[in-house]
Amino acid sequence: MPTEEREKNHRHNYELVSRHTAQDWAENYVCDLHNATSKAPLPAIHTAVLPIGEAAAQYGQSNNRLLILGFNATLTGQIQFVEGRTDIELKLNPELKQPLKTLCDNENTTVVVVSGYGRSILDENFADYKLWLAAENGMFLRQPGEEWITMRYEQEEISWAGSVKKVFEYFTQRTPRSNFEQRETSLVWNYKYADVQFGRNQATDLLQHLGAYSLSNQSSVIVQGSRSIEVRPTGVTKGKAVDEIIRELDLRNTMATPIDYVLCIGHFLAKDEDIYTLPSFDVQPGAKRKGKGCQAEDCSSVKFDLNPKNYFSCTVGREHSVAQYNLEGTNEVVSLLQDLAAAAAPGSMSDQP
Ligand SMILES: O=P(O)(O)OC[C@H]1O[C@H](O[C@H]2O[C@H](CO)[C@@H](O)[C@H](O)[C@H]2O)[C@H](O)[C@@H](O)[C@@H]1O
Repeated sequence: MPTEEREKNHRHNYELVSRHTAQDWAENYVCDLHNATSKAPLPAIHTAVLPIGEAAAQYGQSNNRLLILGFNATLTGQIQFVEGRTDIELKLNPELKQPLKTLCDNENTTVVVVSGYGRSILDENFADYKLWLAAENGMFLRQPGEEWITMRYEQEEISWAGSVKKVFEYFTQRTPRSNFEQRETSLVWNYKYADVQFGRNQATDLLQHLGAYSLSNQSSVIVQGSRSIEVRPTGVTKGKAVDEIIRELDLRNTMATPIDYVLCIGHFLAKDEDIYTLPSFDVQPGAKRKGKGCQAEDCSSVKFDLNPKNYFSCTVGREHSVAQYNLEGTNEVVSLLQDLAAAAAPGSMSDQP
């Protein structure tokens, strides 16, 4: 470890030691002991590498495509951690700007970006693109060129935010290079840039503290990421957000032909992987279908005609997933969207009669 970094860590630890009492340390120690046996393993689900050429070829041969994209670690570039900052500036990968523009401008393609991040970050990055946005995992939706609408958010739904914030602040102070983000309806403590083992131990401890605040009031849920802990209102997932968008598309009756191609890709948290298995995407080989899984009568017109070979669900940068496929990282996402854009561009094979 470089001397400068070692000194910085020592300074941080010294401040921490001086700030807390012997009582605090004793409680933490007991907490660590208590947690030593409480780690649950993730279910291992094997995913194959996404065949980018095939995904692009099928895209090129389809008439009405739906592209569902995550934002962080899918469409973003490299992030620099800045010590002391609680907000991490997420920026659309510059290499994706052109292909994304081509895809959004294609009249036979609907592009949706679904993110856990807030409206302002999405506005900053996607103001120039004709696409649907879902912020805070679907709490807020925006269709191309319109204002945001709020799906169900009421202030009292996040009455727990104050106590959660105190816990997150406390753990941010005692975990070097961790940070927390306060979104409109959720809070996230992130230890991606901290020492891995120390971060994990702190996370276990943090969960105990959250438990002490009795978040079991049913209006909030704790969501664990590989290097983060979020608290958000119950019932909010990316799958539900996409369902809502599909319903909106249908209500607006803007689709001349059924959706016959779906690509759903992102670095989604396990909690949000319901996005890959929506009833709308559940196709049986060779079966023509309309709105399968939708119980309400007015859903009978949901416009899908999706052959399984035209459905691509893909996780980015993860080992475990319920998606069919994986891509290693954002560089591979760039290649994928470039290939789709090439298939969408005027004069491409798909354009020929
Ligand atoms: O919602 P997105 O914009 O598509 O971003 C996906 C999630 O990104 C962040 O989580 C990721 O980083 C965490 C910390 O490094 C890690 O623990 C988690 O497993 C990753 O998925 C963000 O914290 C989430 O809110 C986003 O949903």
